[in-house]
Amino acid sequence: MIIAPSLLAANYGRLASEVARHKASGAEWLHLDIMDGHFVPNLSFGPGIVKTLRPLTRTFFDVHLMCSKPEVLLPLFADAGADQITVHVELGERVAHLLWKIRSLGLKVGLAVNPPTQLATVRPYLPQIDTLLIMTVNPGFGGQEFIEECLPKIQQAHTWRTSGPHRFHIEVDGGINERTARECARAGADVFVAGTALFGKPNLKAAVARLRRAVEQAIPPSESDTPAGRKPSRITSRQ
Ligand SMILES: O=C(CO)[C@H](O)[C@H](O)COP(=O)(O)O
Ligand SMILES: [Fe+2]
Repeated sequence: MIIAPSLLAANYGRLASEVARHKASGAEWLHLDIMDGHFVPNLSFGPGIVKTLRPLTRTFFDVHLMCSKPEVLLPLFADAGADQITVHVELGERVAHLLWKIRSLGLKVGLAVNPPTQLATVRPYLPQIDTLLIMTVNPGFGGQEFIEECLPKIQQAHTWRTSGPHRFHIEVDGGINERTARECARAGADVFVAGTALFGKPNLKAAVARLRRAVEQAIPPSESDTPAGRKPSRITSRQ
């Protein structure tokens, strides 16, 4: 199981100390939401901020690109210190090349799917990815309500993973709290992104521990680390 606090809910006025809070929290990944004001109706931050934060921690930087033109951004985020970059399947025919490009930059590869998009659209790309990010809110903003209708997608992805040859993390993002994380864990998710429920809390370490306990209670210990008894590369810090 991997817990990935989203910096989107951190205090932007003191990012260095927010990273220190993350470091002390026991969370495995730091989720970095990049919004371009076009793919989603909001702006967040860019590679300059990521590069500034990179020397402060060895944690795994999970960069979620909600951007219309990742082509121009991939080398910048690779240079800034991303460990994994996730692009959206909604970008259509450019996806295969983008995934190849991320891999060729030496990074882990993620593919995200929005709530209204059919899960079948990601299936051709499963051989190319390390992480399938199933959005459980419409992207663009933190603090939204979890969309329950996304749960069958997690179950379907879990079935693909257990019955097929491709090994990938199933990451959930949006409206994740102790209750919804439990539901996602039962459906087969193994990476849990949360902004409001983690950085949004004064005690991040305690919030991470609560979320972890909720997930552990939802699934048997043998499966809590590696879905369905398999061993994906457990990537939790810089290699
Ligand atoms: O990708 C995202 C939004 O597009 C964020 O990662 C996500 O919304 C996390 O925030 P919260 O836990 O508050 O929903
Ligand atoms: Fe995200």
